[in-house]
Amino acid sequence: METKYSIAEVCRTDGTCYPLDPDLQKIMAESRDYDELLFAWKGWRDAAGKILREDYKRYVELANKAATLNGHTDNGAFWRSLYETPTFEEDLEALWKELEPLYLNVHAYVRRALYKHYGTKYINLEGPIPAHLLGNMWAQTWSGIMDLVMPYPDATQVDATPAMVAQGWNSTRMFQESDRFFTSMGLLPMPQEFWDKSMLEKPSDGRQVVCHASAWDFYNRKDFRIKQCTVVTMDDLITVHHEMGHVQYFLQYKDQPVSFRDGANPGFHEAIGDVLALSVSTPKHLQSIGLLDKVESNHESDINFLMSMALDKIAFLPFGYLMDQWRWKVFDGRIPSSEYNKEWWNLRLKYQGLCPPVTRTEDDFDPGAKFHIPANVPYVRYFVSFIIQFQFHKALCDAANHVGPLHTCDIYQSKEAGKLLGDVMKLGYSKPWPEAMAMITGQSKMSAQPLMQYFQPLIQWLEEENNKNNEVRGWPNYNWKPS
Ligand SMILES: C=C(C[SeH])C(=O)N1CCC[C@H]1C(=O)O
Ligand SMILES: [Zn+2]
Repeated sequence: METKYSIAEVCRTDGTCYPLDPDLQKIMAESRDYDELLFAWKGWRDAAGKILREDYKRYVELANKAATLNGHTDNGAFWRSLYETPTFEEDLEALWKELEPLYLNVHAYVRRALYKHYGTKYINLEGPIPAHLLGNMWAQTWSGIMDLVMPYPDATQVDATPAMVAQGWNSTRMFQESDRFFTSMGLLPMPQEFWDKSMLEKPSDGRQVVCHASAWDFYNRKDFRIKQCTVVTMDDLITVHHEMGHVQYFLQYKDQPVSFRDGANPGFHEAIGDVLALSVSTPKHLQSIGLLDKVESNHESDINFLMSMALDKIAFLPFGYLMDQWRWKVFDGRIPSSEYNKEWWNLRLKYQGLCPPVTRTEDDFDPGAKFHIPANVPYVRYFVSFIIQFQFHKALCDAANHVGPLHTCDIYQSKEAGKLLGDVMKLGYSKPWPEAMAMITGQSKMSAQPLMQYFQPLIQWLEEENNKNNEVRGWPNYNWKPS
């Protein structure tokens, strides 16, 4: 399934064919043409999702067979067992309910911005948003449409992509920049073997590869690699830090017994690189590495920055939560194969407030068009990561003696922050994750409070702005469809 997904292409009638990376991803991020976006969106689901339905059905049987032979009720129960938390599902639901009002305000504000661009034919101000208009193939992060959403176009810009391109950055430069940030905190440098053996760009020799970014531990204490089809954008600079966070974790726990060479829980592994990226993303840090020239510290610039962060971090939360809700129900039989697609879109409506731009049936298999489904990669780890990375950020900023709003903190060169993070990474999977959480934050639970603190200025601004526009929060007109 992973190979079929990774070699899929979408072709025009003139015979031109486009792979997901970089072509379709570029269209989804940059096009503002409703029908061109629909070509890429529907084309990808026809080419990569639809074809996987029967394979997936068989995979579910095999995965459940393995799980039950290992003493679990089904594969979803096995995946959840890695968190060793009896109240895991209740804890996740409580975190989502705490954050849902903020998501509804972001959703309403973005819907208004899309309404201004696409008009009443395609956007209903009390309905769900067509899923292909959010700047991303899966509408999982929305920073691709920041130009349509930016609250104060005359204030500080936040996108470093133009400067990266103008200054001739390439993939190696991006990874070197990330390595520099890690070592500035006293964390470990990438070994030479990493630079010699990683694949940092899509091969130009015609080899077909799995382009979805990944980090690899070869468990010999020497060989650690990243495989990424890097493009020169701010978005990919963030992904570079994400992947480098995985390798840093590998390096830190490499002397543990193999059984303990893993994250304290899967969410920890996904959070490390993102924590550093929260500092790298600040206008102050981007200016310090020459990627932003005009940086002002005023209310409008703060709101622009926080909006760009919310389009990734807040927009992601319902997607990060629903992906495995769908799979847990598939594994335990609550979703039969005859309802794979119907239940997928029910969850996409319930949590994200999205609707398909064209009619979907059980001939389609839209979950299969998202890498982690055919590639058998669990997903709730990212929802956990997007919560705990703000807990870690707050704790590391305190350790770095940061003064001022949390969203302006940059832990670059903080050896105190580096020691706090490095000591926890060295434990690997050898201690229960609440103990690791307590080592960093002083308390042992997941909490949405640091995320809310980080976004507080935007929370207030959005509430006032949406009230001013009499925005409906949510999508009561849930049966609406784009004409
Ligand atoms: C970058 C990776 C490899 Se671990 C990834 O799959 N991520 C990172 C954020 C969410 C998720 C995605 O792309 O869907
Ligand atoms: Zn990851």
